[in-house]
Amino acid sequence: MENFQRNDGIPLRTEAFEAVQVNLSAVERRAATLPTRRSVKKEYQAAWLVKALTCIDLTTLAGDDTPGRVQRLCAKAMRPLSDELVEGLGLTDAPPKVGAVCVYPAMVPAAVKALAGSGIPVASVATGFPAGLTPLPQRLAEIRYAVDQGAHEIDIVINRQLVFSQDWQALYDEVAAMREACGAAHLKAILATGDLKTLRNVYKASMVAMQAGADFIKTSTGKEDVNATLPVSLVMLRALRDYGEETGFKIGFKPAGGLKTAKDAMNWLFLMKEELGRRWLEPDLFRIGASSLLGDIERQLEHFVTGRYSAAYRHPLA
Ligand SMILES: O=C[C@H](O)COP(=O)(O)O
Repeated sequence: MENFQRNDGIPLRTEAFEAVQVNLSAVERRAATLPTRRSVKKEYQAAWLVKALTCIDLTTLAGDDTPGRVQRLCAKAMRPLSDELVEGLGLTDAPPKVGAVCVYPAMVPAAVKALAGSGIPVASVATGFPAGLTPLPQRLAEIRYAVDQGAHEIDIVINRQLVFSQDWQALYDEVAAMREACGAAHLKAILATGDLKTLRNVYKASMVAMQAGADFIKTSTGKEDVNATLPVSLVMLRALRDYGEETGFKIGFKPAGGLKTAKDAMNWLFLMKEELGRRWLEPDLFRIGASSLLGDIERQLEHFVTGRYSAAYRHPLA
């Protein structure tokens, strides 16, 4: 198979990252500073939370999903905040909506229909999510099915055993084949970092996925024992930055799994801003995959409105 290339002029080169060393305690120390070192002024917090909301991949990935549940989720995606809240935050001119809706392939038609005309993309997991252990032809067929049904983004899972065996070429070939099957749809590569055992593996798998054409790298399926963490995210962002410095391409990042609180959302926003800058606070380069984060963001915003802080007031991210 002809390898997909992002026109970055680099075929798979593992030698560039083979020597990489990741100092676990240094990464953990750095990540631990994020939740505490930033004090965001109170009037700015609403703006940060609205920003987080616009970057959510609002997700339902449950065995008992139905088209009805997906329809309700899509309605929430289009109007995540009540009219009172939108007014109280001074956002009536441009009420916020979430970044995307993420569902299983069989739910894509319901999501596409419900979101028609909203401009909100439909993301579908595929490739035998969450384990990724069905044979490759079936995994590719699942991608094609979701794309045919109208999915704009495909969240693939990588084959973890190729990481354990350090078979980077095989991992590259699989992700490149998935990239090709996506056609015009964006590909988000889920590394399932909780399964990958070491941060070096996380760095290398990130690099291989980007070289094979991933538009986003994503931490977790939400189904591993350990999902998105700040240390793992930091390592992925360093890989993303290294790849960008070498090729000039901007790759997106999606932490996912277990992110439930407004504080979680703030921590990841700070991480993005500090590591990559303002540009990575937009939904084309940053998403938070979450099934139950929106509720806490709503609660916190209600608190701000009651306390008369508005998101429009001196918006620090404008
Ligand atoms: O991709 C998104 C994740 O599956 C969501 O995980 P969560 O249900 O823990 O928020």
